[in-house]
Amino acid sequence: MQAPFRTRVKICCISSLEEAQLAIRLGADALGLVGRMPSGPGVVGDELAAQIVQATPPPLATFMLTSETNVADILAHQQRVGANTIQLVDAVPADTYAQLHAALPTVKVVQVIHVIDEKNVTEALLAVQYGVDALLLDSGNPTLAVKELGGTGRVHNWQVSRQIVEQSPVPVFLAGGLNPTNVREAINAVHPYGLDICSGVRTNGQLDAQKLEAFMHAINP
Ligand SMILES: O=C(O)c1ccccc1N[C@@H]1O[C@H](COP(=O)(O)O)[C@@H](O)[C@H]1O
Repeated sequence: MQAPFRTRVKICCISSLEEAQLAIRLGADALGLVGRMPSGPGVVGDELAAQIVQATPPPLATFMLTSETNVADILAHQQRVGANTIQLVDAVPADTYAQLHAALPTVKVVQVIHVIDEKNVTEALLAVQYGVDALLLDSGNPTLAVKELGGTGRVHNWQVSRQIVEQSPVPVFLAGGLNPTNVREAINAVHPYGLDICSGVRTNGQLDAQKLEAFMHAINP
């Protein structure tokens, strides 16, 4: 997909109404709400996530991150939270996207690809073929005994990410270890549609206004 005029920004791991307001004030295009995960620092309860969704004005998107992999569990999670976008952080069976779209026609579905090597290019393009609305490239490791499905604070191989962006007909978000210092290099290397960040704009787990401002400024100097 052609690079956008302006790189979109999703601020993830939102854990309070105050953090949501801060992210919106400083220019977020989307908020990320992390559901129950096997590991990671950003989890927020479903009830609070639902309150944040309700308080989020248009045109912002609300991404519900789910580690569920079967359709009934994903739909149940979406019903509890009400987000307008489902972010699948683990691999799912090929017919999942079609089933989610049939059940929730107005909700968008984003598939996370944990980028390790060139095999992930094929994995990403297959997800597109099966009907995802967007891809999100992160740095987890789903093969570990306790799966890492995101929130690692690590960058991955951006050359592979660039190949995915070049070949994907749907928007691609770049995540994984982004921060105010490396984000400009990341944009130049990968040309993503959007960026997604959690730990790089936080201090002691809290969203940090100064870091977020610096991040936004690095994207739009
Ligand atoms: O943050 C978490 O706890 C988390 C757990 C499981 C899956 C995803 C999670 N967060 C997402 O990970 C990316 C990258 O995080 P970071 O910037 O490297 O810290 C983040 O954007 C969230 O979408």
